[in-house]
Amino acid sequence: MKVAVLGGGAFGTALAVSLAANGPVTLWARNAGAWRDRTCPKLEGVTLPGRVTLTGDVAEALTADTLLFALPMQSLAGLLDGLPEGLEGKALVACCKGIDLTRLTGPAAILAERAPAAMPAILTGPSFAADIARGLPTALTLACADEAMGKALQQALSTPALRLYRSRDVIGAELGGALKNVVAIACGACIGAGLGDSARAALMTRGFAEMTRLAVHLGAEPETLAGLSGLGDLTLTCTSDLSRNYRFGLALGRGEAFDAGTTVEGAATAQAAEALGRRDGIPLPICGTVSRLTEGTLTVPEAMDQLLARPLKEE
Ligand SMILES: NC(=O)c1ccc[n+]([C@@H]2O[C@H](COP(=O)([O-])OP(=O)(O)OC[C@H]3O[C@@H](n4cnc5c(N)ncnc54)[C@H](O)[C@@H]3O)[C@@H](O)[C@H]2O)c1
Ligand SMILES: O=P(O)(O)OC[C@H](O)CO
Repeated sequence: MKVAVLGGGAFGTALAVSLAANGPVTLWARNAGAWRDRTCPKLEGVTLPGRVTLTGDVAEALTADTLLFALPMQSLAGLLDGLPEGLEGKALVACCKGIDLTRLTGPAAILAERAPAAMPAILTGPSFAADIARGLPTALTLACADEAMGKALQQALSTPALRLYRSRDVIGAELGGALKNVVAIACGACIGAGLGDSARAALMTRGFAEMTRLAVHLGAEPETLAGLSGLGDLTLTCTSDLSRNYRFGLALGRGEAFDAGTTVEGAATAQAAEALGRRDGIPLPICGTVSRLTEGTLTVPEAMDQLLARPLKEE
């Protein structure tokens, strides 16, 4: 397989560095001209190995037969709209974690909309770009509805340090990765406001229940949510200062400003999840709370009061 990564931010760069262990990789960055010494501005301290070709010309990346899309969720549809015909015969792998605000779908449906004959796949799970780029051991989920395609991608994209588990549950894998970011913002806000580790554990657990409720309603297998793409990534993102979603929540909880140029997927995903819950009558109190927190219509103390005042129920 000839592999190209589209999206030259922290994650796309880390994937290209990691996959170079298997052979040549092309990395397309729209801002390739702004790179200095083959170092991504979003992933300092990591230099591209010789096997990675960095290009600002998307046509060069599109000569590959396997394309990994590693850019923010809300940018995916726009990027695809601007690409020329010819995606149909390729393996298309989405690496973004989120729900598109306009369509209220994850990345696989957007890839399918653009290339109906292609079989989209999802690469997701607990992984910080800095860890992957340093070659630290990481396990991820590769989800594809087509088993043969899933097996081929699992083989091609696993490396000695990056271990891929296969799944056919695309909806479950992408929703786990999307919704954990919302819960991570809630957990960051909780810790930032000094509400304690017990409250965080409650938010993680009830957040996981909420993730599973929505994902199963939309067709996911509950076991997928309990795997790397769901519980695994939830655990990492809700407990580490390396997570941007968690740090954004910390800033909210402390009443501090946060750099608007940092990618925080959970804010838009909270709004999208809340819209899905409203549309389908699924209660999602944590997503709704995070949606209002991030748009600034609710404070952290008000949010906790509202969550605690909900009617008592069975677990
Ligand atoms: N950073 C991580 O540790 C990590 C790990 C796993 C998954 N992810 C996921 O990967 C996705 C990308 O995150 P990231 O960390 O690379 O973000 P980032 O902020 O580091 O980089 C985003 C990149 O996307 C590019 N981009 C944005 N819109 C674009 C467009 N329309 N066309 C072309 N390029 C565009 C930007 O120029 C930038 O280089 C997110 O969905 C994130 O959840 C990130
Ligand atoms: O930095 P975050 O919060 O976008 O998290 C990065 C990855 O999704 C963790 O698996």
